[in-house]
This record gives sequence, structure tokens and C-alpha cells, in this order.
Amino acid sequence: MTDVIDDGGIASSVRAQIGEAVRTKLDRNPMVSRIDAPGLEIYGRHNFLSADECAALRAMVDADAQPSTLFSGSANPEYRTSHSCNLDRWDPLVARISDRICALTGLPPENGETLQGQRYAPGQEYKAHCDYFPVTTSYWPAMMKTGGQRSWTAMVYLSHVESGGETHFPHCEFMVPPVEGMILVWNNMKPDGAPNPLSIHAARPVEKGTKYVVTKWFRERPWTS
Ligand SMILES: O=C(O)CCC(=O)C(=O)O
Ligand SMILES: [Fe+2]
Repeated sequence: MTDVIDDGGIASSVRAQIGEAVRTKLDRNPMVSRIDAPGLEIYGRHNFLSADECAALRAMVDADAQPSTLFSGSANPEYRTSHSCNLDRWDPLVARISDRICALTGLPPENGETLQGQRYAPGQEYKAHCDYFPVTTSYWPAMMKTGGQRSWTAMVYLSHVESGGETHFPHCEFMVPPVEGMILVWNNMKPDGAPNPLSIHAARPVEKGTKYVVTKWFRERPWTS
């Protein structure tokens, strides 16, 4: 792909349409609740994964997790202190869960990045960040060619956490405490398809217990790794 228009930092009709399609689908689903956050589209659904599925995914994370890296590729000892791994997309459980996320959101499987698992021990966190790609970064030109901007994020909590570990949206002044099996889905774009700074979020430090999540990020076009 050579002639991709660089609109990653501005409004985009393609991304606006993705936002609208997912919003319409989630709004119609009686199992899904919209979280009341002005300026941010974010939804939750309890019991998206069973206890057995969460346990199996936690075991996969335990088997493979390495110190997390940031998108720029570097491991940062302070910014993202969790351990993480990309899960094997050909594993039947991983494939089934990815399919279920696509069925919930209506997003095309080919736009989804590999499901990523993450584990936070007490004291570990992921400081405030955006899941979309700032177009001023050195890696943006490469991302543009491998599927473009990230639109929606889907994240499932795989464990209950005794204390801490909330997903915090500092500009919206709310946080979500981990509930095993619950999925959170949010749009990193505004309704017009421009990046939404209100989608900036952090994983607050775990105080007691161990937090596990899986995250799937969806690109605006098919993802080519
Ligand atoms: O662990 C969380 O609550 C947030 C994880 C996150 O922000 C991410 O994986 O992009
Ligand atoms: Fe994130």
C-alpha cells in the first residue's frame, strides 16, 4: 500500500462511520450498558467471559508474559510496569474470544490486532496514555501503512482485584474497577473520526491482588502486522 492519505490526526469519514456503526450496535444490545461520560463513547458488559475462560487466559498470560513494552518499542521501567504478551491467534480459545469481541462490536476481524494479555502485580501500573497513534510520533508513518489509526479498544478483565488496578479516564473523572469477566469497549475517536483526547486512560497501580486483562485494538483498515 503506497497511496494512503495521512488523515490520522484529523476528522475522517471512514472513522466516523466505524464509530457510528459500533455505537448503533452496542446501543441496541440489552446486555451492554453505556457508561455516562460526556465526550467519550464507552460501554461495559458483565459476564462477557466465563470464569473458566478467564482462568484459561490467565494461565496463557502467566506462561508467556514478559516485561511490557511501549509502542515505541522500548521497555520503560516506570511508565508501563506490567508484564504482557501477544496471545497465539490460532489458539482455539483465543480465536473464539476474538470472534466474540467482533460479534459484539460488529468490527471486522481483519482490522483487529492480536489479542494482548497483560498482568499487573501489586505496585504495577500503566500510566496515562492514548491507544490511538499520535501522528507526530516516529512510528506513525509505519502504522499508517499497516492498518492506520486505532479506532475502538476492547478490554476484558480476567480477574477480580482486591484493591487498586482501576482503569482511570482522568479527563472524564471516572474509573472502572476490575470485575472478572467484564468487557469494556471504548471509541478512541470522536464522532467525527478525529482522535479523542478524552479517551486517554491509565491502569492505576494494583494495591492488593493480581490484575489480568486482555486487550484488543481495532485499526481503521485491515491490520497487516
Ligand atoms: O489495564 C488496564 O486497565 C488498561 C490497559 C490499557 O490501557 C491497554 O492495554 O491499552
Ligand atoms: Fe490503553
